[in-house]
Amino acid sequence: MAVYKKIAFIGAGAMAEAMISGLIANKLASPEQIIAANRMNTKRLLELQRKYEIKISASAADAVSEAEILILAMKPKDAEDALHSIRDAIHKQHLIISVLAGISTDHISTLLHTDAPVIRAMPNTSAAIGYSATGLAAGKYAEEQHVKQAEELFNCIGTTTCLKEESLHAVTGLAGSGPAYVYYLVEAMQQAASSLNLSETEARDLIAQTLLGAAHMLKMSDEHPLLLRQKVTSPGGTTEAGIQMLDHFKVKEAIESCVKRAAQRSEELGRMYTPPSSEGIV
Ligand SMILES: NC(=O)C1=CN([C@@H]2O[C@H](COP(=O)(O)OP(=O)(O)OC[C@H]3O[C@@H](n4cnc5c(N)ncnc54)[C@H](O)[C@@H]3O)[C@@H](O)[C@H]2O)C=CC1
Ligand SMILES: O=C(O)[C@@H]1CCC=N1
Repeated sequence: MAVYKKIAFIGAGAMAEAMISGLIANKLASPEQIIAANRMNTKRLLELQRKYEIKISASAADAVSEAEILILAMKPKDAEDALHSIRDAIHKQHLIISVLAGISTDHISTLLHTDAPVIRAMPNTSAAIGYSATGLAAGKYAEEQHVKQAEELFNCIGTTTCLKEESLHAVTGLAGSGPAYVYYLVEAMQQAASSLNLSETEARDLIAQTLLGAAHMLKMSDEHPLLLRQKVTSPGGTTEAGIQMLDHFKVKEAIESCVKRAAQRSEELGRMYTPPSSEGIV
């Protein structure tokens, strides 16, 4: 991406920070090319300014006027107010990238009264360390060059998969929320380790390295996860005994329901914050 592009974050919360820190660390943007605005939380903006040396603005519309690329990063429930507040500052040359769960590109175009290109993205918080798994979909006004720009941006903070927009609900349930499921698993493993008299530090290192090893194995090997699992599982051994407990508590079914419910929630959020009159709701 051309180095002169300025990026405005409208909404300066957890996801915006993960992206800001990833973009700076991976040198896609320098701190002075990034400007952040939120609703009225000056303390939060000052904290981001101190930590990353980015620019901040008390006015979201002013931030938009300064930038070529906009990242919409407020909660879905705040989208309507936020987009109304920046509507007059938007022009056709802006590339608008939304990371909002559930909200369609058509709805964003409608709220902004614009035919500027809109890209919908679903990253995750691993963006902060360059490991996001991001799903990307182009809105109806976005052209190939806009998708390329967005891909370039998200490739700097992880991997990018381009999909049809309706698939973004599934991406949200799987990868957007995904890190939380893994941390949930880690919490449970840590509790077990503690009752088995391992210290928190010992357990954390062992768990992190175990997850890292399994994740690398999945990336590097073509083998099905079932086969990889079987290689760990000696007949009559420890793993088999452990997995029997997972089956007993129906953990596989629980995880499947978890991902499906999160994807369904993304669809619900889209419906909740999109008036029935909006065209082409995805
Ligand atoms: N946290 C995550 O892991 C991920 C979040 N997302 C999406 O990112 C968006 C933000 O999520 P978080 O960062 O977790 O939320 P958050 O609550 O941490 O941050 C939201 C930010 O939006 C600001 N905001 C609210 N109303 C505004 C307005 N009218 N104008 C300007 N700024 C306004 C708030 O002041 C706050 O800084 C959501 O739409 C979520 O679906 C997407 C992928 C992953
Ligand atoms: O929980 C949420 O709604 C957001 C979207 C994906 C991750 N966090």
